[in-house]
Amino acid sequence: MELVKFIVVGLGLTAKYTLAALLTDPRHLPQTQWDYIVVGAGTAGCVVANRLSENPKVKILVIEAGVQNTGPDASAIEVPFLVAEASSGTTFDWNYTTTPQAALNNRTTAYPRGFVLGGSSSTNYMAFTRGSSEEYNRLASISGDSGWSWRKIFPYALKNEKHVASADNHKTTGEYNPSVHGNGPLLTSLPGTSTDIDNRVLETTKELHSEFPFNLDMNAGNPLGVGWLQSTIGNSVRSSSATAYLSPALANRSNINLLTNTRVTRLIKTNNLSSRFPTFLGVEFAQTASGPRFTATAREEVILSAGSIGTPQILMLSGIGDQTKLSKLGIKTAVNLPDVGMNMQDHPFFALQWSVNSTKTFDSIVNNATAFSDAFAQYEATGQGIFANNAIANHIGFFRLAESSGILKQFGDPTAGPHSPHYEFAFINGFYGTTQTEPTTGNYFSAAVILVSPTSRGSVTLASDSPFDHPLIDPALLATSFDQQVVVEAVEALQRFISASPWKGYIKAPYGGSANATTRDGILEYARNSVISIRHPMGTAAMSQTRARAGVVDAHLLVKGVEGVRIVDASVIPGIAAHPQAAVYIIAERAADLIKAAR
Ligand SMILES: Cc1cc2nc3c(=O)[nH]c(=O)nc-3n(C[C@H](O)[C@H](O)[C@H](O)COP(=O)(O)OP(=O)(O)OC[C@H]3O[C@@H](n4cnc5c(N)ncnc54)[C@H](O)[C@@H]3O)c2cc1C
Repeated sequence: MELVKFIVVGLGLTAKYTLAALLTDPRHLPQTQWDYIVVGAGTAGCVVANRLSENPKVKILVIEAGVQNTGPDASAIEVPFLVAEASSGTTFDWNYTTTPQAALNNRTTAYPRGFVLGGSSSTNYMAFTRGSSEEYNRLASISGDSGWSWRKIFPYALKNEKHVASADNHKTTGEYNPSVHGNGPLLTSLPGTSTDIDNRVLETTKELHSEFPFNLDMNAGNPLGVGWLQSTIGNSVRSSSATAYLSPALANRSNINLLTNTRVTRLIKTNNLSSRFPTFLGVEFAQTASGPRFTATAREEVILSAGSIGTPQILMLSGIGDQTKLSKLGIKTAVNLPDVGMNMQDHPFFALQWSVNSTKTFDSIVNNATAFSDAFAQYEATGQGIFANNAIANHIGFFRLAESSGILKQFGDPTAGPHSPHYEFAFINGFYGTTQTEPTTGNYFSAAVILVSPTSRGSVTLASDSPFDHPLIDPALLATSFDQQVVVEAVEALQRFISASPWKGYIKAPYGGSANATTRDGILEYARNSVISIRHPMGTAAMSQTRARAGVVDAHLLVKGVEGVRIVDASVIPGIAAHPQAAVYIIAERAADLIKAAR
């Protein structure tokens, strides 16, 4: 949307805290030995750092490669409507690119990850979806630990999140279920402004009830159906792991030291004669590729929370990974763990657009500098209006293929169960395109299609032995025939949705390439040309049963065959048919208790 171009004034909304110890230069660290070292102050890392620092006796060092979440540019990561602006091409992003994707006509695509306190929770699209209860029960079965089951994990969901009033303070009865929300630090809310399409979406759930039912609250364990989007927004600004967990800990506790702008380059083996496995309680870090290396050690544990790309990269640079691949790069293998970086699950995503008979879409604001500044001024003055709203959608929906579907007969069902979706829609009150050039005139309706139960699996591998080189990221988007067939089914379902009477007279015509998405071949070709990742990599250090040869961590998230290292981030999730941040928070909350119990 390129919205930041219009913004000339800083917002003054940036998070403020008095820091326990916030350092940007490793030479100023007061000590080299800590109880815990947390690598990555991202979504999970901030949760772990906060919870461990509840014990004033432990000393924690958090090392973050990226920048602070404050400063003159921070409006890009705070203002809800600018949600799509915070990632690719900014200083808050790692600015990764994928390898050429064979099923996408060999296109490469941007692959955003947060390079900032809060990690990707500071730059993501803020959709808050826990996924189905079946997903967690499957995780319990995969790991052999009932502690991950929905029943046991749900208290951690409540501990993580608190539902607060929407920016417009509207009455939210019938839009969510208060009984499944808790009193945690992360703030979530329903849309902060109504849009012209809200009623059309809701009326469609009535007219086509059996295929597209209304779901009061997707976060209650069954996400199927269309519901009001819950976003990580509170008090008209983004709520992230940095604002919810890190800032309060830094403001109130002196036992956390945070070092930013510094990259962990590898884990270091430390002597431990009593362990049968190599022990890695040392961490090496640096600020530039050729700059000095610094080290620190942990008495208790190193917690890797560098995310689905950073975590496997650090493991491989430390000699923990597939021996054959490591030796090709001249890296000595300390632990042969072939699944490091493998089994990556990501969710392909694209959108279709239609021109509409309305001027009340956000196109009228983003394509008009005066309207844009007026709306922004309203937001600055009151915290209200379109800028207080998540631009992504007011409604999303999760759906399954029909049980009689030939695709399920041919390939089997990869979902966690009958309440777990194959695909998702997001209904957008304006033009949204993944690869399409944005029109500068006209008004549009867009619908995003997201494949949430793909069978394709990608990988993260090292490009070189330098920690400052980006790894090779291959999300394998649409790589399997199953995935390709499901996106075709999904677009056909979407076309049924917009054929309902609430859209008659509103939708005028398909825009651009969407007009070709009418036959099965046309839909697939459109997808090949427009699919990108919705930025949900998972599974690159996946959880499995302790004795299983496959996988990277055991049920307590300890790296297999290694002593002293635990992984807490999205990389341990084998896959989930949801926007994953809620699961990352929930897993991190339980992980903190596992770490405390192990002390
Ligand atoms: C653009 C975008 C949109 C998204 N939209 C949504 C959404 O709407 N809803 C949703 O649920 N999910 C969404 N996601 C996904 C979700 O945000 C992530 O799954 C989740 O935040 C991952 O958490 P994490 O802790 O695993 O990693 P991160 O939050 O990415 O944290 C990893 C941290 O480690 C740091 N790091 C990495 N390597 C090193 C190193 N070597 N040394 C030191 N630090 C390091 C990183 O800089 C980062 O701060 C989106 C993600 C992106 C990027």
